[in-house]
Amino acid sequence: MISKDDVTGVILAGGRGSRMGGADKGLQNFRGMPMAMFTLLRLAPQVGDMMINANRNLAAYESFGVPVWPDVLADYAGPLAGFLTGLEHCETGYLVTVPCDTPLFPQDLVQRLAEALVRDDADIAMAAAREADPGSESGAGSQVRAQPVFSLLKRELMESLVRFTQGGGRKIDAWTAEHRTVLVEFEDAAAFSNANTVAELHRLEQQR
Ligand SMILES: Nc1nc2c(ncn2[C@@H]2O[C@H](COP(=O)(O)OP(=O)(O)OP(=O)(O)O)[C@@H](O)[C@H]2O)c(=O)[nH]1
Ligand SMILES: [Mg+2]
Repeated sequence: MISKDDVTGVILAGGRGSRMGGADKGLQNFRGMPMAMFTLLRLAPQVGDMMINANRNLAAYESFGVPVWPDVLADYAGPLAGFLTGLEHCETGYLVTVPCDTPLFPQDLVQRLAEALVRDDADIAMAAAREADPGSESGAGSQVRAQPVFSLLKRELMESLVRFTQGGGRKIDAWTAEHRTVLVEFEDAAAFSNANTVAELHRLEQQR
């Protein structure tokens, strides 16, 4: 069993937000507070420690009350840079990654990932959900889609990720494929809806 006290959460808020006109997505208002703060409050009961990974407006993120770390890789290298930053500052046995733009993520995320990691003796547990095929009303043809930015990792993977990124690797699934990874399917695919545009953000605010 993995105790929640042995899990650190990193909120990935280091993106460019280009589909939102270059906005710092984590600071956009979601139900009355910055979206990264909403995410932080949802993650807090699931983990023992937390940090935020951001590359802009660091003082605003610092006001949330947890450590803020910019990417250790230059030039917006993508979410894997956030994984690396999280691992480098993680003081517990496990790190869980959560993006700042998916505020309604499952409240049993960490527990379910942790159970699967132990059960399958894996190094990485990655969330997934079944998405309906838009062309099919019956749901037939739906497929399970991984949600790689929601991953639970052993801290000891840091050296592997340093090597992978130093070699120019940037794709999460190309790196996780090098390790024993278990996919954990969540029933509610809508919980992984993310706000990439202003319209999606407004739609998500209405979602139950
Ligand atoms: N640390 C870090 N996180 C990133 C980077 N790029 C994306 N992310 C994070 O990865 C998650 C998914 O990002 P996307 O929604 O695909 O990308 P984005 O950069 O936020 O937005 P777009 O520019 O519109 O693609 C979000 O939590 C982002 O904050 C990066 O260069 N560094
Ligand atoms: Mg996104």
